[in-house]
Amino acid sequence: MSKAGSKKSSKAAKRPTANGIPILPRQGSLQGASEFYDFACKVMLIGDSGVGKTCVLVRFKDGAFLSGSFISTVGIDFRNKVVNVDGAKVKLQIWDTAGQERFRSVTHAYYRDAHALLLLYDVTNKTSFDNIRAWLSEIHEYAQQDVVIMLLGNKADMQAERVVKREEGEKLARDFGIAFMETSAKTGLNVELAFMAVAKDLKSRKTRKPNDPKFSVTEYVDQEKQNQGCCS
Ligand SMILES: Nc1nc2c(ncn2[C@@H]2O[C@H](COP(=O)(O)OP(=O)(O)OP(=O)(O)O)[C@@H](O)[C@H]2O)c(=O)[nH]1
Ligand SMILES: [Mg+2]
Repeated sequence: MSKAGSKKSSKAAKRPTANGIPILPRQGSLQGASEFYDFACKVMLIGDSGVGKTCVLVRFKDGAFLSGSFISTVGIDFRNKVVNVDGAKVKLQIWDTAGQERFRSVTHAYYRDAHALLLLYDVTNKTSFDNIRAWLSEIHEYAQQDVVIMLLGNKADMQAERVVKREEGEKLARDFGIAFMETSAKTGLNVELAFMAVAKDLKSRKTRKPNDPKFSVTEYVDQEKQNQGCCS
């Protein structure tokens, strides 16, 4: 895991840019010979600016929370993390996109290769929730048909400022047939679960025999939330 981090920093200096926006190869480093894994998949974090995409990624990758002043992502970047799924090593290449409108044309180009999309809104920001339908339209336009989509209502720790009820997120996800959970990059609530569900789905796709039952991310997430005894 630390290997992936050091690799990233050495690459950063050479990155090409277009109008100041970092441009990364869409194939990334999934074929990196020095990293050992059984399966690899690309996960993209998308959603309005400020919903917490970078913080969710940092929480998952480093187990830390980026508090303090908000530094908006410019363009797109990725971090790698290898997770263990039932004895198999699954490499998640996680793409953190800029939520700001002006970077949309850059990020659209990356949807096509994504196995999974984590679509975030902020439970304290109604506009970010109202924009989810528009994000889903973009997904249908640019992503693969069988892409795994997970809706995440982030900043669930901010109960006093909450303006979007958990039930509203659940209903929207149900209407679109996608998995849902509330998360907090601050406390770590459900962050690991979101990425593990994606990794499990990928492993299942790669190893499933024709007569095996299909893995359902939605069912898996619902079951795991029940096991935790809480979800927000
Ligand atoms: N309380 C709380 N604050 C959060 C959480 N996640 C993110 N934040 C804060 O929200 C702000 C925005 O977080 P970012 O992760 O940078 O947002 P982003 O979605 O990456 O924004 P862009 O890069 O502009 O698209 C920061 O000030 C974070 O500290 C969370 O789960 N709880
Ligand atoms: Mg960001």
